[in-house]
Amino acid sequence: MFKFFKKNKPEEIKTELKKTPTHVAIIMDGNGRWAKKRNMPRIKGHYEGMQTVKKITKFASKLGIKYLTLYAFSTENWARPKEEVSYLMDLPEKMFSSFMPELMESNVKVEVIGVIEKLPENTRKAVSDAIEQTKNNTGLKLIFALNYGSKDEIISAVKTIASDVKSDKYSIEDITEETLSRNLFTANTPDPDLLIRTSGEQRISNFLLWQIAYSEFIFTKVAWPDFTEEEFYNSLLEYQNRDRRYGGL
Ligand SMILES: CCc1cc(N2CCCCCC2)n2ncc(-c3ccc(F)cc3)c2n1
Repeated sequence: MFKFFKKNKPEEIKTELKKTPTHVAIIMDGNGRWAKKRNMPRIKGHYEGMQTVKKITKFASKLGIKYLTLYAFSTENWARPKEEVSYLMDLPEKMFSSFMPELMESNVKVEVIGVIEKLPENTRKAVSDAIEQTKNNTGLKLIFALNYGSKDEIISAVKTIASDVKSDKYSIEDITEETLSRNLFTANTPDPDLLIRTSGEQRISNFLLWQIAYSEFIFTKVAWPDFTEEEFYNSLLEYQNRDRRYGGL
């Protein structure tokens, strides 16, 4: 596999990937432990993690994946040390200041899910500028989950639906799975075909709980900063060997 991977260019690799997933979601875990193992500060792990975001985004785009959702900051992450949160909040600006030309060249469209209003002004501006600059791009949709928590997302949708029923917009009998789906942050995105979590933990951690009902899960021991294109490619190969049932036989 390694030799094969080294020999081929991404467009050639595509031939072996008979079933590229439409939507891949990734819990990018292991950044702090990666740094600790190397006696580096945690923020170095986050910085290297951002380099991996760039690498995997470009590779996913080349492979024809349509949606890539990355869990960048959860509602629980606010509990981290103030300095670490402050560093994390500067990463969007850092990333776009160097990566925007490549995103435009790859025709990538940046989107975001989460409660963005609660983010610092500089973070919000960097993200909204990137959304604006890439809004006409028609390639890979790069979706960052920022200040995102799935339970909060579902509660917010339930409140909207309850209010709509109360105002007679529709009746309780009209409520279907589609009613809830269209009231989530992910309303215009198909559910993930594949969820990858790096660094060995096998938890979902309040990420896309409704949306991953029929997703394939891959838990890899590799820490996110070490997650190479080959690791990603091997995950996609593993995915195409799974026989998805959607609850059926
Ligand atoms: C706000 C927290 C955070 C953390 C973070 N890490 C740290 C933890 C996960 C590993 C990746 C590196 N990254 N990497 C890219 C972004 C990013 C987010 C939105 C955006 F529009 C552009 C880039 C990012 N954001």
